[in-house]
Amino acid sequence: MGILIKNGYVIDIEENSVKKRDVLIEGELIKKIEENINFKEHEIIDATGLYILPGLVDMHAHFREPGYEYKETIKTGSLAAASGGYTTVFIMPNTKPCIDNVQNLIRLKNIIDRDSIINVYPIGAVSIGQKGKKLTDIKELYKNGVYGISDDGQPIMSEVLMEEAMKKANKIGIPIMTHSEDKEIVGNGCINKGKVSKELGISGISRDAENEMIKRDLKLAKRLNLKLHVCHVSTKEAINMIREAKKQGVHVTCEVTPHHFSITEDVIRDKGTIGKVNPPLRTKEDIVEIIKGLKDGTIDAIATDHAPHSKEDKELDIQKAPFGISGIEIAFSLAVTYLIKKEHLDIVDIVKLMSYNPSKIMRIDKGMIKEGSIADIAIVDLNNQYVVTESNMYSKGKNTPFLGTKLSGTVNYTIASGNIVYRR
Ligand SMILES: NC(=O)N[C@@H](CC(=O)O)C(=O)O
Ligand SMILES: [Zn+2]
Ligand SMILES: [Zn+2]
Repeated sequence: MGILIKNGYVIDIEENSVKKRDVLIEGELIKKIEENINFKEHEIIDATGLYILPGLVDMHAHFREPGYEYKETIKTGSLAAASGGYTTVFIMPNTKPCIDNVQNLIRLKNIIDRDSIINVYPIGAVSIGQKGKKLTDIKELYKNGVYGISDDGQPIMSEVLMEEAMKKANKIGIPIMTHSEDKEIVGNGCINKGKVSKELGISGISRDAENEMIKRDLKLAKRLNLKLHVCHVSTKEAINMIREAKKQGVHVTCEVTPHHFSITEDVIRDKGTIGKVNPPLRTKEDIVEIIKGLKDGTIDAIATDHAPHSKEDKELDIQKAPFGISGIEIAFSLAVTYLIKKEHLDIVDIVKLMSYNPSKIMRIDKGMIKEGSIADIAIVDLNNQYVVTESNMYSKGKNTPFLGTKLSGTVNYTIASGNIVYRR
């Protein structure tokens, strides 16, 4: 028995089209996409008024296993992802131990094989222990299944090491994804340095931390003529630099998180530590530039940077609490609420940013709904609304400043490799 999705709007990125179609799934494949398909013996999903999207692809998330299972596991992370419409997630290596050698990688892959209900693909560390001193064996990691390398969570302070890593990653042909924040400039800062940090007397992080690091890495990418992917850009200056670099032909791609395009440092006043994240929540002017960057293609992707933490961790004093916002299950709704409903972007743009482009950057054959391809699909309603509550979250990490916020856009079904892995 297969699945027949009736009367939904199918998005085709390459044709830039939205068409009313039926989609037939048999086994793990999309068998047929036609105007009218009838098959009584299949499970029928009525998608009238709904959009049928290629499953979302998150190029940047933290699932915490091994080592921090109290924050998230592969099982809970993949469930949360599925409920957010994601069928593919790339997970960062900052676990305990971190994914800096083949043995740790294989152990992780075994957990993924056992527990994940969607595609979860590992990213390997750039340096041993993510300490920024000595490179990992990038080639061996690649041969054993990493899709990219990153020391995310940690900047690569040594320019010499960064150059070496970029050369290696590019030679192999996998992305190097940077957490661009100069540690020295960050110092003991907790939130954006500006009016809110001043008002609340909380140590600030100067925007130069991000800007200076991105400047350095863009220079490197330009001089070496190599590819670079910048994680979670958040400042208007960084976006301007990346826009300029792209104009000059530098091979740079970048992502933005949903929290950085929807809220500002101002939420810290009411919500405190829950809004503590790297890079920090910024200002209205930064959001204006982020939206401009999303529209003009300077920003290639929306990535969640899903960073679940426990209540105990986040209830610590703001100086001691860890950085990070949990968000993989509401990312799509944030895009609908803050980008589509505010008429900055349309659903085709969102699919490009949340599925098609990340697939291209991570070099996987996904992000498109076409006959003969693996049935990774999200069926969504752009008009349905709901309030974010802890009890409707699958992630162990309830650390989101959006608790209590009413959002538009629901994921009604998620289908991964032909299996319904989530239904609302
Ligand atoms: N974004 C965060 O604030 N935290 C991330 C690390 C990271 O993405 O830098 C985490 O692992 O918790
Ligand atoms: Zn990071
Ligand atoms: Zn991250």
